[in-house]
Amino acid sequence: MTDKTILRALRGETLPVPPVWMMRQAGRYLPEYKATRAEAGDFLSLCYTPELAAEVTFQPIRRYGFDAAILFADILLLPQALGMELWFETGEGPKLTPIASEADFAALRPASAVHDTLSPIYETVRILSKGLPAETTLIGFAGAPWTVATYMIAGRGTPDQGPAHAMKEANPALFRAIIDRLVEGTIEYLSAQVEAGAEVVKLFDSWAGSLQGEDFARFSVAPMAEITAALKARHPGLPVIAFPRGAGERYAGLHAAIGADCIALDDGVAPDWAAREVQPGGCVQGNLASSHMVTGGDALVAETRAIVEAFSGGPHIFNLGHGITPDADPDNVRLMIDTIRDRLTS
Ligand SMILES: Cc1c2[nH]c(c1CCC(=O)O)Cc1[nH]c(c(CCC(=O)O)c1C)Cc1[nH]c(c(CCC(=O)O)c1C)Cc1[nH]c(c(C)c1CCC(=O)O)C2
Repeated sequence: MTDKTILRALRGETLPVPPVWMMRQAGRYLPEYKATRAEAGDFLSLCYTPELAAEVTFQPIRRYGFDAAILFADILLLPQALGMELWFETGEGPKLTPIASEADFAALRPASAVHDTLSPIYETVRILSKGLPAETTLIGFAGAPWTVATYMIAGRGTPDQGPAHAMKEANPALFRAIIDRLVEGTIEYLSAQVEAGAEVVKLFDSWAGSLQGEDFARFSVAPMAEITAALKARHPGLPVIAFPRGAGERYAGLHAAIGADCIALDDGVAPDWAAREVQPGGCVQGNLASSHMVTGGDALVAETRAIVEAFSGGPHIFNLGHGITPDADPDNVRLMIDTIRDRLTS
């Protein structure tokens, strides 16, 4: 049995000090990230160059001693591996050639072919698995099918996921086919990450909150449950974290509905509410607003303490409610960690 704190929390242990890591902990708020990204040339080259992707993954571990490292990659590499064009335009975010018709869908590769494109990512995982400190847990990840589908259908990020909602209503069979291909591809992709050394996997459903009524269960919960069950069948004991961002009161009961060991909370839910309604189901992760990493000060300390306190009666992994932003101050990250680990001198 391992003593890594993240794995203990994921097994349901209540720890005296919650382990901590941050979404986007390797990112543009760090000068060393910007230097390595410049060396790589562009974001996708960074993702596909194992030595450099591993280097940026190590950077926040060296600087802060986080309890977990998350593989450096992106949720949109999977649609690229399924055959879609993917590029990043500075200041505009990701772009893909959209899937609008059955013919576009028919041009996609089968799920079993994704490894051809994604093998450098598995190499990054192997480098990390060998090089991380013994106490640091390695987390692999993928996007959840709904969120990835919203980018495949729109060809870009959208504020309301309008194009995906429109296809879901107008052409449910095509929409379902896209979701199903993503379920299969994600099982392949995450399974290979685990074989390469990932100890935990996380599913990011960043746009789950825009699914209304039955659609939330059908297109956020059910695909994540299917992926989780398949991964656990292939890799018994594998811990899974699910992040249906924006689920609100629907966070209650999700451990059982998804079969996940941990539910990641965004900062739209109150910690006291989540401790009562979500944490009885298993480990929770979260949920400090990432704006505190920009503003810092007493409010950061007070809110960090309140979250640690609220979740202290059960298994908890401290994290932000969403990714850290490029305008964050690296000193505020240190202040957050010191507050959690209670190493504040003043
Ligand atoms: C929706 C989504 C994407 N990617 C991801 C999501 C889901 C989580 C979320 O909601 O944030 C997930 C993601 N993206 C990245 C990771 C690496 C692991 C981590 O540090 O958490 C993870 C887990 C690196 C990245 N992915 C991206 C960056 C910024 C790239 C850069 O260096 O310019 C990073 C560090 C690019 C990316 N990738 C994506 C967008 C919309 C963008 C542009 C955003 C921006 O420009 O800030 C798609």
